[in-house]
Amino acid sequence: MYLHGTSKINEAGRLEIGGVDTVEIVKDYGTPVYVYDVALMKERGKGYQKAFEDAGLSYQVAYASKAFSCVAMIQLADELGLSLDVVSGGEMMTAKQAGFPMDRVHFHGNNKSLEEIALALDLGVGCFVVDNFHEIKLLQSETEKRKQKVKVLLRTTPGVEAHTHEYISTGQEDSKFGFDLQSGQVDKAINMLIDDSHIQLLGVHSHIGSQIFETSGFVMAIEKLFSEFARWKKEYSFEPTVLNVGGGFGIRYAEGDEPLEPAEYVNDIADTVKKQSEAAGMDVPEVWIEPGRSITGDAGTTLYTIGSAKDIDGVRRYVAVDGGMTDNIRPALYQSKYEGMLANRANEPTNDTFSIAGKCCESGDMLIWDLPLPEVKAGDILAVSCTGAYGYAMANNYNRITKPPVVFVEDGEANLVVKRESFEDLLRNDLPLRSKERI
Ligand SMILES: Cc1ncc(COP(=O)(O)O)c(C=O)c1O
Ligand SMILES: N[C@@H](CCCC[NH3+])C(=O)O
Repeated sequence: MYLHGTSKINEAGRLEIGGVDTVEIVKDYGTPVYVYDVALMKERGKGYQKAFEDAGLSYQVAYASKAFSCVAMIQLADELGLSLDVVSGGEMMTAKQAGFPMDRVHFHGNNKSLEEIALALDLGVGCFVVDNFHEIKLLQSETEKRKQKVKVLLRTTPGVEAHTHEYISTGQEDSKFGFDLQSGQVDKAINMLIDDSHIQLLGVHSHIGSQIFETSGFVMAIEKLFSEFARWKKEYSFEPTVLNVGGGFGIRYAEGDEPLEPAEYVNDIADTVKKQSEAAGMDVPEVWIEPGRSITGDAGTTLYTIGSAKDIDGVRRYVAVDGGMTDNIRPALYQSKYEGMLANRANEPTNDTFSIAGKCCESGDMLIWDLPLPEVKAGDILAVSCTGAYGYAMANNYNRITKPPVVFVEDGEANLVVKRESFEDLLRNDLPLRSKERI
């Protein structure tokens, strides 16, 4: 297993993260448990910010909280001076609970409800990233009713195909997200918003997809958007002062994944924006980005306890862990590859391969196929790396399995930031048969 961030094998031959022995974490918090390397998350956040500073651009780096949201994570984002991307009432309320400054919150979503729009207006979110005509109508009537002003970006689909899994590709024309650039939907949206006295149209947004290893897609999206700017200025007197190029910066999950450094993504984006602005004879707009995965993804490791095993001679050796698709649905959903190691016997030679099964009643509940490991036995601790993004965030209660706790580690200290879900939590909303209770 590749050792990310502060992960290392200590003198006791065990996996250590943030200066904390993972076997000790398991003693204190049980398994499964998500462990986050705080130093690595800080390094990533600061890496993006520094690259923008060096490029001399006005910017916002918004942490895409869909990747992993809990109060402590949002507080860390605040401490780092990041902005925040939220996509639901729940993510917004998590930001509120964390005390995150609402003027740095950007509200996304392709089907924001009236209640969510009202909540965002009540809380005073900094910017709505408006996705569709239905939302425009809701936002216009709600701001008119309240006589409240809001800042808006238009989410566009610039017609760029990101080279990634089709389920996480979003910038192509045939997408459920945003206003399509080619067919004139963006023009129509600008026309509807530009003279609305409650709406300040800051600029445009595009997010081409996720887990992207090259900058060409970002460059192309920026060029496509800029090619419309002169016309928008002439026809609508609309000159974008903010250009949000979304998130999607990749991480290394497994061998063969070759992500760029934050600065490499930012440099190409910044260069393109500068060049295009100069060519268009306009002021360089403020550039916003929305990294999620690349802030939390490889900072997260899940620790499991190994339980049952099944050897099929000449076919495969299966071992099962005490979690699976309920805490990490990505292998089942996207055929995502992960790496792992025995956290309690990290130095032992890996001379066999085992396939790691989850405990759900589902054949597709496999975490890793053919993982090199030493001879394993029940009670060993398996660490699976890179589970920090879209792991806890997509965790579910299939088979009524409870969600694991989350522990942040840094400088030799472990802090519980999300408690393990209890059976009581799980049953909280259940009512008996023929309950007369109404919502
Ligand atoms: C609009 C938007 N912004 C940001 C992100 C974050 O993406 P990632 O976690 O790949 O950086 C996503 C998810 O793909 C998204 O849909
Ligand atoms: N959930 C996806 C990423 C979706 C990004 C949100 N637009 C993943 O796990 O890779």
